[in-house]
Amino acid sequence: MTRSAIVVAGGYSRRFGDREKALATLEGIPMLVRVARAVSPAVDELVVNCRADQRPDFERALASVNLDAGVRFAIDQRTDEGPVTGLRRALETATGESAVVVPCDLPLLETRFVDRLFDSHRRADTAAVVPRVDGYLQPLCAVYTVSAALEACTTTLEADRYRLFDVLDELDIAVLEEQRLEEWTEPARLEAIDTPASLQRLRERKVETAVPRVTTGLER
Ligand SMILES: Nc1nc2c(ncn2[C@@H]2O[C@H](COP(=O)(O)OP(=O)(O)OP(=O)(O)O)[C@@H](O)[C@H]2O)c(=O)[nH]1
Repeated sequence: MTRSAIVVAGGYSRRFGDREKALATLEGIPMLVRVARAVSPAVDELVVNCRADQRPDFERALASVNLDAGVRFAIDQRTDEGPVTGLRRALETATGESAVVVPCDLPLLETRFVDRLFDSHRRADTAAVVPRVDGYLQPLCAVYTVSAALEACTTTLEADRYRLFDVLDELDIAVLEEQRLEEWTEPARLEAIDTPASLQRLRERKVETAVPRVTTGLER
């Protein structure tokens, strides 16, 4: 099965104030770059979904590192229509049969976890494998069958529903329960960093934040 990675990054990061959270850095590396580096060894292509105005900075950040997969952009036709619209755009662009879908703000995501999700999806015979963390399904850290997910996004949007949970309702999913998840990764690594305060807490925390290979020097 060919594999894509989709990074959904077209939001306005309003909780981050006037900063673009995808480019906020942890140990000198923008969160978007950290996510791209985590997913790219596990896939054949990387699809970055964002707005047209974000693309130049995102392209520059991603070009500053060697990624294991080529990068393609799926640009939102209309902005601020929510993550399901962005996801649908990215799924239209993706050429893989399966895709891991992640946000731009998971800076501690690990390649081996992404690999395990893909393996689990291959074995599961369902349209998606979705982890549960702290009791909540994580549609933005899951592996999907691209064709099924695209159809589910379209059905959801046509019904004027805009939440990623609504997309999951349309799909036959296998849930990666917390006990198994803890064997695969530290659940804290799947915590979205959506405020400056949560980024600051992460900087101060004793969790292993290193990612392999070079740093980019893109400190902001
Ligand atoms: N393409 C697209 N992506 C979105 C949109 N809204 C959110 N996202 C993405 O979905 C993911 C999860 O959304 P949030 O964490 O709420 O991000 P956000 O909307 O930028 O942040 P807040 O404004 O602080 O809620 C992030 O990676 C966002 O970039 C949107 O309208 N279009």
